[in-house]
Amino acid sequence: MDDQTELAPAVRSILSAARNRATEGRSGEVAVEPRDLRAAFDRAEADGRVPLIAEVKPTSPTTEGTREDDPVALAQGMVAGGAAALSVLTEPAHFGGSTDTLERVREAVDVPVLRKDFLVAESQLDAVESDVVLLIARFVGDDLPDLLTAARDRGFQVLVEVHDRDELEHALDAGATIIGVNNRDLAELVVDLGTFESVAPHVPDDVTLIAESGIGSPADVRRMRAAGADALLVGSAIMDGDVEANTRELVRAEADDESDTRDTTETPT
Ligand SMILES: O=C(O)c1ccccc1NCC(=O)[C@H](O)[C@H](O)COP(=O)(O)O
Repeated sequence: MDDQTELAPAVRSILSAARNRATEGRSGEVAVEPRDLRAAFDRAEADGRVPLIAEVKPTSPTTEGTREDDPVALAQGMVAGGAAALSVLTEPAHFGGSTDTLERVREAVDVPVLRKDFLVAESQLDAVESDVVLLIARFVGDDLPDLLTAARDRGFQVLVEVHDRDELEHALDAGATIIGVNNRDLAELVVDLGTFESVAPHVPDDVTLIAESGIGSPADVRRMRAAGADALLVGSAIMDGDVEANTRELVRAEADDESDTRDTTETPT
């Protein structure tokens, strides 16, 4: 585990809570038949949508208040708005998530669902089924190869999250094939889209690359895609208001941009 002193207090608290949940797994190992994440991205691309993972995030350390709406309704709105996949928080103490919410959401939609949590122990993998699980390179450290294998043995697809080149190399050495670059610095909790732009050039083409955090507008979507993102993970900007409309605006960022160009050229000055 990395030096805890560099982490924001909220993140240290999240990690401590995660360790206390390390035995949350069921009595036995789960066996998952996952919905294919890459295929979901390909379907989105084929019909002109930017591949986007929309996140059901009731609250967070950087969010004011808690969204009390039914998470299943929120999830269905995101899918109606064109989300290729969903991310569901299962961390209860700081994000208002739960494994029950993930089960209900996964039952209600037909797109892949990522379990967004701070997993630090193999036993946590058995708490709930999902199509994808998240492993944060900085938090799992040298355990990454074994946790990656343990997750894949259960049938999960694995999104390995990194924040810099060292963590990227660690993830690639461990055999990660789906990598997310989190624009949020877990030490200061500040967001910088330049993070993705600095790491993306060093990711092999055969790796599925996802830009995470801080994406708030169609321009941000286009910026991350121009920097090499195969897909994006967006929470706050979608959760803040009408989730269907917010999702649709972001997944159409490249279609509208083209139509904008057509509009300009078709309308003589
Ligand atoms: O979102 C937070 O405030 C947060 C604080 C501390 C650790 C992690 C945090 N977020 C987890 C995530 O990675 C985001 O929920 C996800 O990438 C979506 O980010 P955003 O679109 O900026 O809400």
